[in-house]
Amino acid sequence: MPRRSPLTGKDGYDLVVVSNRLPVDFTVDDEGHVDWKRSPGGLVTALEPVMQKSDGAWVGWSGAPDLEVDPFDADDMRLVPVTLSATEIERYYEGFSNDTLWPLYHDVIAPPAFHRQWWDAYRRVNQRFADAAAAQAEQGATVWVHDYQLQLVPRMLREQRPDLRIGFFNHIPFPPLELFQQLPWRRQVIDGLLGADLIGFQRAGDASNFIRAVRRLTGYTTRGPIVTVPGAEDRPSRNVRAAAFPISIDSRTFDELARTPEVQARSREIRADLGDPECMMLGVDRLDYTKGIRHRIKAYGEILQDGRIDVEHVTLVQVASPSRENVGAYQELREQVEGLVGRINGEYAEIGHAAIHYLHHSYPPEEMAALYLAADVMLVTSLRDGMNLVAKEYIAARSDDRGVLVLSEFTGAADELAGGALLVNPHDIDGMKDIIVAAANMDVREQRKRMRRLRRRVLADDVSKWSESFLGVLQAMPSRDTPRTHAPSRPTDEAPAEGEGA
Ligand SMILES: O=P(O)(O)OC[C@H]1O[C@H](O[C@H]2O[C@H](CO)[C@@H](O)[C@H](O)[C@H]2O)[C@H](O)[C@@H](O)[C@@H]1O
Ligand SMILES: O=c1ccn([C@@H]2O[C@H](COP(=O)(O)OP(=O)(O)O)[C@@H](O)[C@H]2O)c(=O)[nH]1
Repeated sequence: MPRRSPLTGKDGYDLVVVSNRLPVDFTVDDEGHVDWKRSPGGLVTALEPVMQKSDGAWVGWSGAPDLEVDPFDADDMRLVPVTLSATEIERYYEGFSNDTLWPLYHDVIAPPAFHRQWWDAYRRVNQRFADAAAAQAEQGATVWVHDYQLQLVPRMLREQRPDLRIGFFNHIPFPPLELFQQLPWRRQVIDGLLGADLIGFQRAGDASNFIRAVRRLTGYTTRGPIVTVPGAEDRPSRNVRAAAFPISIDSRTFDELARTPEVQARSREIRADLGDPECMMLGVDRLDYTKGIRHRIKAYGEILQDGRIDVEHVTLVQVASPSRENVGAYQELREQVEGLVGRINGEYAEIGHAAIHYLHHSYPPEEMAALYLAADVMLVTSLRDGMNLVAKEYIAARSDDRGVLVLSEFTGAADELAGGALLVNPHDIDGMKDIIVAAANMDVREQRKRMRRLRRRVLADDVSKWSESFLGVLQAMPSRDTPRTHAPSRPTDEAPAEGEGA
């Protein structure tokens, strides 16, 4: 049972967020004592103000196997841990989420694996998240479900709690029908998502892919971004909206962090430790095959080979933070990337001048900000990426209006940042080489012009605007199952300002 809310005195919460991970990290000491500390993710920053205003609960996995923790309060939020066994982590998280859906939704860059046992675990775990959310939500509450790990939750929730207003946001791309239809459980996934009232995507193209999949796989009527889902038995039909709500970062906070004397000093120290190169290039990614790290390093190695840059003047720092290390495709990628870095350094490095500084570590935001500030050129070369927050953080850190962003066309961020970034197709190695060299040689006036344009965009569209815009549209949608508790502020079919219809 949820505890009585101190804010509203009700037995449940007005806003319930459901995501694979809770916004805290747990530690267990030798005596089995469990402690936690807040993990500074983008989602918690985005949702904290609305959670506090509306008295919210957050349902998610603790991140460790078999860890049973009772719900607890943190930063005026109720945190509700969902327990996963070691086998469920293997099948639901590493298996179905990260080895089936992740590659399928990222243009099958790696081959997706389809296993019925993984699907069974995915369904079971989704049901557990749905049950936990249903138990926390007040009558008529809003529930906001996040990401590909939990696509069945909206329908499972609606079956138990037709009174709820349900939103879903997909942080990764939604694939074209021709790829999505490989999934043996494609119809169940579509039906799961259609349990929501509002389904948000990063790009208009993702929303269109979803609408097309709905039309072809269900035969339901669609009108622009609206899907009409027929009611079961004596229930009326429902309208579901699919639209783009591009996520952002807490731009002001990042800008302020990068202006602090500590971060500024650390950035100078990084450059000095690198031997004060004329040009420092930077890549920061989870070590993931979607990020185009191999393509980037191959292009960089060829530029060195062609003699268009040399290690005495230019260096590349590549942060590749550890990710999903139990999944085979990630283990293979690590070997490939580290082999490539070793070969390039072996060939081109000189004493005191590495070609590539490769760092297989995870860094806190302060160090990230210092790295961004130190870098003359930021390389984001994803083969496919839902958004890519690193690109936005680089811009937010550059209050000096300096630096060049090289950005893949295949990121969600490219839709918004094309005006100031140098766009690349990472599959076109020759094209990418030319653009990297152009970035390294860009004059300061051109850098300023482009960075100012980028900063205007990133500072205006921050993450609280994103969450307010999504929740604003969701809460304005009429609920057909129970009488409304709030007057709608916008008619259902009117397009939201930020959300582009499919
Ligand atoms: O939880 P993990 O398996 O360690 O993975 C980390 C997160 O990666 C994904 O991020 C996506 O969301 C970002 C913000 O919307 C977006 O910028 C990026 O392009 C996406 O890849 C994933 O969606 C999260 O669920 C994971 O927690
Ligand atoms: O060592 C690291 C590497 C990355 N990040 C953060 O991880 C996020 C990566 O988000 P992005 O959207 O770029 O990609 P994702 O990893 O979510 O696919 C950004 O906020 C980075 O600042 C971090 O804090 N430390």
